[in-house]
Amino acid sequence: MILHHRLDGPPDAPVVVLGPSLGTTLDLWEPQLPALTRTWRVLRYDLPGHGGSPSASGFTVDDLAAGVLALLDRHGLDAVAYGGVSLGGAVGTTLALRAQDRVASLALCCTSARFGTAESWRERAALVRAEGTKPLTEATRRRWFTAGFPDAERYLDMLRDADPEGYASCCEALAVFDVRDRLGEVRAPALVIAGAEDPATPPSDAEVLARGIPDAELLVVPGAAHLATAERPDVVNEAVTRHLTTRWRTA
Ligand SMILES: O=C(O)CC1=CCC(=O)O1
Repeated sequence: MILHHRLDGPPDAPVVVLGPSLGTTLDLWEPQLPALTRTWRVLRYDLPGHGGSPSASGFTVDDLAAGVLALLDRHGLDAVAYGGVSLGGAVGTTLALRAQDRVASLALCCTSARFGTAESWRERAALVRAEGTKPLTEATRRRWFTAGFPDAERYLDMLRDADPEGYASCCEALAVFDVRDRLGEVRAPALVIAGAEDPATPPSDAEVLARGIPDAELLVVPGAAHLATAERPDVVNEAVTRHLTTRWRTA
């Protein structure tokens, strides 16, 4: 799996890998970049068919985690911190399960151990294959942001630009993703963040993650829906930088 990616920040600093959500690109993390690159080398990647990554079909979240592992190998990175939003968070949880020694710290934002129902994801995949991502715009706006968020179009443009086959295939990967009974195996310390008004991965999903991962802390961000990193960077940046700086598992 080829994942377009980008590195920013001081070359010798510890590395944090950042994964985006369905329908967004590595630019999702732009509001976090100035804070993180003060002390971190930041590796951001694009999902298949999103941003600069070529489209793909028939992959699982485990395949996406394997793609991120390949990036770590390519850049000679033994252990990293990982932050992910939604599908990007699912990739982080999977990576932590698959390669415990390579993930030293986790920030899981607006994500879940299982996302909705398989049927709803397959319906969305069929719609996007037939009509593209445009018909999703208004429902997505309501899932991603609280009413009146001024910067919504910037993020919705990422959805409009996503390749339909890549987007649909990500939906199918989400349809079969379920790590609820494996959360107890995650060894990395995790900060679990939820948007208080997120209808897609509500705080109850975050509670499942925070209860299941042995070393986890839960933060519910007020005034934010699904893309809490975009809507409340003031709260998220402080919490993520504190967690990544103080909670790095060394053994
Ligand atoms: O449906 C959405 O746009 C919300 C979402 C679920 C998984 C993901 O990555 O985004």
